[in-house]
Amino acid sequence: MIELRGVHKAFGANRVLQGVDLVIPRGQSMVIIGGSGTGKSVLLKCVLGLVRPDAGSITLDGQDVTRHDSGAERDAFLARFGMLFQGGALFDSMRVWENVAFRLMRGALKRPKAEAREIALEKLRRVGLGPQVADLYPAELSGGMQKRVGLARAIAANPEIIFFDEPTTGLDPIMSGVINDLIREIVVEMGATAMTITHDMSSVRAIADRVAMLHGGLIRWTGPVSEMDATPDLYVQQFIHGRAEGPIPSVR
Ligand SMILES: Nc1ncnc2c1ncn2[C@@H]1O[C@H](COP(=O)(O)OP(=O)(O)OP(=O)(O)O)[C@@H](O)[C@H]1O
Repeated sequence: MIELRGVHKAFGANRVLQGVDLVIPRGQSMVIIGGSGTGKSVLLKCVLGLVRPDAGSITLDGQDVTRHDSGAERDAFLARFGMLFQGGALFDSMRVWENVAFRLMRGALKRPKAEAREIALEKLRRVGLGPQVADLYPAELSGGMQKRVGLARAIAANPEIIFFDEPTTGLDPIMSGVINDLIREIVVEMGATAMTITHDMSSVRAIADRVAMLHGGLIRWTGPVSEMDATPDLYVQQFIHGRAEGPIPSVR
């Protein structure tokens, strides 16, 4: 379980998070929605321990994510996470299989090379890519295939918790649907806890068990995805219907 209590984070005068409370139960898929610049990425980085909150607490199974006394402890902590970055974030100079096996070839999760490659091939198969793709370079793949490779990399070390940062950015609606379905299937199959940030309402509907809307530095609304459409919250309604008119100011 991931638990955030009263999380505050400011950058100078810019008070981005102003007391975020949120619980992500183990094995659940939480999707965070909210307008551009509301602090979704900052929130994700706080959970990963990459940004230190000014106040409040973030715990993973009761353990404070910001407190690791040694590098080895930090390594062991990060080994529990998988992450699909916006745009795939693959290393251009590495072959596809090396990208997938990246974390299996160094640090706390290091395996012999042949075993790392075997796992990479298995994960590639899981995301619908055959062995002929393994020795190509990312630039030789389409955007949708690169996203699959990023997904294979995120699950390579069988993480307990997976983060998805804008998983469908740059994909056409059909490929977005394929990636959303694949993410949902894999999260369910692995029993992983998932945290996704997205603007894409089709991702929300495909991936989420629960949804939380971040606005004004706070969680405005959170609930099961099945209750999202019926909520009377005007901020949520404006966001899910993509209306220019409403309580969320839009620059025209
Ligand atoms: N390292 C930083 N230093 C200063 N300001 C930052 C830093 N990181 C984020 N910010 C600011 O925090 C605010 C929230 O940014 P964040 O990237 O979390 O928004 P977001 O909700 O993820 O937006 P988008 O949906 O457009 O990606 C922005 O005003 C941004 O300028």
